[in-house]
Amino acid sequence: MVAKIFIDGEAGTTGLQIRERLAGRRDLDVISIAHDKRKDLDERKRLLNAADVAILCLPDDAAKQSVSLIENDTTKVIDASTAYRVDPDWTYGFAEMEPGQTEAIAKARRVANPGCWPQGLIASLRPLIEARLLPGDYPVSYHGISGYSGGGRQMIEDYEAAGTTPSQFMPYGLSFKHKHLPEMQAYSGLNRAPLFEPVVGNFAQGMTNSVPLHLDMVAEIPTGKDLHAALADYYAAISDGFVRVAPYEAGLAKTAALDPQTHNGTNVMTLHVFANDETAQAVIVSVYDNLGKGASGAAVQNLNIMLGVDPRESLEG
Ligand SMILES: NC(=O)C1=CN([C@@H]2O[C@H](COP(=O)(O)OP(=O)(O)OC[C@H]3O[C@@H](n4cnc5c(N)ncnc54)[C@H](OP(=O)(O)O)[C@@H]3O)[C@@H](O)[C@H]2O)C=CC1
Ligand SMILES: CC(=O)N[C@@H](CCC(=O)OP(=O)(O)O)C(=O)O
Repeated sequence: MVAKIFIDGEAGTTGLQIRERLAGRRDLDVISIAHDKRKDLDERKRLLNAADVAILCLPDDAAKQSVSLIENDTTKVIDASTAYRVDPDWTYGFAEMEPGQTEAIAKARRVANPGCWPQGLIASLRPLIEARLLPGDYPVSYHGISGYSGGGRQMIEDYEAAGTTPSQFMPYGLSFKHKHLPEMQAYSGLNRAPLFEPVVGNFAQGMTNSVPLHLDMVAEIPTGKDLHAALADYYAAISDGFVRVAPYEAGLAKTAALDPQTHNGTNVMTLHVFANDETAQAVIVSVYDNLGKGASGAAVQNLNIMLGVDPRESLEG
């Protein structure tokens, strides 16, 4: 069977990258909306209801509107926005989050694609909290830099406008109310919100995020190797996943591997563990493409899982 796919918001940053990844797929019929009708309610409703899977790449309000326009119980939905990520009626679309999540996505009719920032935090912390190497009330801070495509079309235009020289390093979100905090807390195992300090840089795509840990705040102080083994074992047990754990090399600088653009164009996330057992300090670093595993790649991975085809179809990594 050829599955009909409708990408609502196909001309936007996330939508375009999904389209590119799906080009050439013979098992899919990507049904497209005429550009001048992309905000026409009747036409969107028609295509949403004609699709086997609708992928929403829209602002939150428009995504909610799309969901309300679906009148059948056959169209499955993958929503790339923030609208449903902590909604109990939706399945969180981070397949590597825990064993069994891929199966949950496969059965779901409504899948919320994760935010780009939360995936690095959840991937870094959930296995450590589950293994009781860190307590759920550990006071986490989360720092990271993202390419400007994370801000969508408007931010891309601002950064690429002729005559501008935007900063290489621009912190934001310093009211500590970032829209990703609820899903970070809901899925990482933390029972308090992390202190999140995002930065946007003057490059289009890719991100490098870090979770620093004062291990002497933990009752039974883990070593760097303990942290690394817990992460490596956790992700080794998840088949068909795209999260990798780099070999442990205490204290060595791995500058090239930490470049935020390392995995651009792929669906890979790599976790690195750095630690000094004498000072009881460690940092877990995650590197991935905000438009790959952070958005469009994850959406294609979820689509594959929902259609029951190889999760790696159309994805590099
Ligand atoms: N960029 C990223 O790295 C990530 C983005 N996301 C999320 O994905 C979603 C899309 O983001 P992104 O692709 O970056 O955003 P863009 O601004 O690049 O694209 C959004 C698209 O939606 C269209 N649109 C806006 N309102 C409506 C409407 N009422 N009806 C139909 N179409 C509409 C826009 O059209 P027009 O431009 O003509 O207004 C545009 O084509 C957002 O919820 C975002 O938060 C999630 C993870 C990462
Ligand atoms: C650099 C930048 O501005 N990034 C965006 C996150 C992009 C993303 O993940 O989008 P969602 O809204 O779908 O979660 C931000 O911090 O709001």
